Amino acid sequence: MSNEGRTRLNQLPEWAALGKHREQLGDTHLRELFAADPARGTGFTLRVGDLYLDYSKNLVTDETLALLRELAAATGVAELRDAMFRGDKINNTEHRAVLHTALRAPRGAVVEVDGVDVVPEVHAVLDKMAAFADRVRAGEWTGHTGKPIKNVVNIGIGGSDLGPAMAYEVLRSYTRRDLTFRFVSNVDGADLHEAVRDLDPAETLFIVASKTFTTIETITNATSARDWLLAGLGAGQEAVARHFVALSTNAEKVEEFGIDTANMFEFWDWVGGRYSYDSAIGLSLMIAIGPDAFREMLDGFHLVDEHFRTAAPEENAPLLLGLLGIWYGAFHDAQSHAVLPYSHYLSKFTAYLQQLDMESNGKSVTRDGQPVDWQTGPVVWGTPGTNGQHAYYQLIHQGTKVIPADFIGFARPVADLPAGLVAQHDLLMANFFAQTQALAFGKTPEEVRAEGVPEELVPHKTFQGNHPTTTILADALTPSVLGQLVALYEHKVFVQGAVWNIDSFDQWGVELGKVLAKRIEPVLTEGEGGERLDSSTAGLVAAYRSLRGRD
Ligand SMILES: O=P(O)(O)OC[C@H]1O[C@](O)(CO)[C@@H](O)[C@@H]1O
Repeated sequence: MSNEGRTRLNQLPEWAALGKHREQLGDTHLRELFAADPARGTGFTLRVGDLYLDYSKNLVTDETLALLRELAAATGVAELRDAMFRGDKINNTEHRAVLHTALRAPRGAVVEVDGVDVVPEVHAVLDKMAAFADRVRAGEWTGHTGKPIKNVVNIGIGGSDLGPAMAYEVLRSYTRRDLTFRFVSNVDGADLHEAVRDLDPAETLFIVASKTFTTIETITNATSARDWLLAGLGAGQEAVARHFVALSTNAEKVEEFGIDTANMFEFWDWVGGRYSYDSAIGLSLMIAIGPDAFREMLDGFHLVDEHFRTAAPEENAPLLLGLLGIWYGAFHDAQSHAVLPYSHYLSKFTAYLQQLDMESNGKSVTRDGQPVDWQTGPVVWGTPGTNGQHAYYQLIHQGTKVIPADFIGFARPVADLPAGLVAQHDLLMANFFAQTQALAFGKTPEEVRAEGVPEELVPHKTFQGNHPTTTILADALTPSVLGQLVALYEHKVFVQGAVWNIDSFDQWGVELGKVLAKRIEPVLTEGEGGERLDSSTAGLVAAYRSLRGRD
C-alpha cells in the first residue's frame, strides 16, 4: 500500500492548526484546566472492556483533542486501520499483510490473505498447541528416558522471547507453580548456563522460538542446548525429538536443525515478530497458564481489536493514546515516554513495549522513502512504579524534560496473594494515585512558604507540576486484561505510524549490526581482516585479542 502524492504531514493545514493552538495554550497549567472545568476528572475518561482510562491529566483541552482527531482524519488513520484488518499488504517494504488481529479472531470469523481465509489455520495451530500443552501439563509428554517434563526452556530473542517472557511474569499467579519456566535470549553463554545449570536434562523441554529460524543468537543457543541435553543424557541425536519443539514459519530450517516438523508449531509471515506472542510463539506461556487462560487472553486482545476497529474517534482509546503521543512529540518536544506499572507482575511489561514501539516506529523515512522532518517514535522506558519513585522520579518531578507517562494499576491484588500481604495493596495504590496528582498539580512556592520553609529552600521544594500522565486502571490483572493492555498499545503504535506516514511493520534498522558482527567474529577468532576495520574498532579488537592472549 503506497501513498505517493500524499501531502507531507507538516504541510497539512491540520498540522499548522495544531501548531497555532499550541502557541495559544502557551504555559496553561493543569491547575488552570482543572479549575476551569470541575468535571474534567470524570469527563476526560474512557472505558474499554475492563480498562478505565483517565486522560484528564494531559496537557490538552477539548479543542486540542478535536484538532488531533482532525489530523488523524487527514492522514487516513481509519483507512489504514481498515486496510490492516482486511489483510491488505500494508507492510509495504516487505510486501506483507499485517494480521496479528487474525491470531485472536474467534473461530468462524473470516480474514483473508490473498483470497485465503486464515482463521481456520490459526485455530488449527491453537488446537495443536492446546493438545501439546495439555500433555505436558498432565505429565504425559515424557522425555527420552521416560520421565515427565518438569522444566520448559524457551529459546528465542526479540519478539520470540519478550512476549512470552513478559506474559509469563504478568500471569505468574495463573501458572503451574510445580513446573519451571525459563527464557533464554542472550547469545552470552551465561544466559543459557544460568537457565539450565540446576535442571535435569531428562525432565527438560526446549522450545526453540524463531520466526525465521535463522537468527544467529537463537540458533547458537539452541545448538548449545542440544549439546547440553545430549551430554547430560549420554544419548545421541535420537533423544532430540522428545526434548525439542520449534515455533517458526520456516519448516525447512527447522528440519535442518534436526527438529521433527511434527513437533513444529507454525505461524505466518503476516505476523510480525513483535506482534507474535499470541501466535505459536506463546506455546511456553500456554503450557504455563493452560489453554483456557490463553484463550481468555486472546479474547481480551480481540475485545480491544474490535473497539479499535469500530469505536467512534471520540471514544477510541488507541486513537486517543496515539494522538496524545504525537502531540507531545511534535508540539512539546517530548523525546521519551514512560510506562510505569504499579504491579510487580508487570516488571517486564515496559521492556516488551520497548520492542513493540521502538522497533515499529523508530523510523526516519516515510512509507515512500522520503526523509521525515517531524518527530517519530519516542524512547520508551520505565520500571514498576514504586521502585522508580526511589530512583528516577526526581527527574520527572523537578527535571527539565517533558516526559509523558502512563500509570497502570489494578484495584485488586492477584488472587493467590497471601492474606497477610493483601493489606499492602492499598499502600501501593496510594502511591499510584499520589504520583499522578503530584505530577499534575505540583506544589507552588506559596504553598511551600505556607509550610514555614526557609526562603532559600523554597525553589528546591517547589514542584512545577504540569507533567502529563494518563492513568489506566483495571479491576485485576487477569489473562483477558493483559490481552486488552497489549492490544491497546499495539494499536496506539499503529495510529502513530499511520499519522507519521512510516512503515511500522518492518525493522531494517536491526540489519547492519548483524552483518558487521558476522564480519567481526572471524577477526576476533582468527585475527584476520582487521585492516578493513575503522581505526577505533580495529584498536578495540586488537585490545580484545591481546586481553584474550591471542596476539
Ligand atoms: O523470531 P526471529 O526470526 O528469530 O527474530 C527475532 C527478532 O529479531 C528481529 O527480527 C530483529 O531484532 C525482531 O523483529 C524479531 O522479533
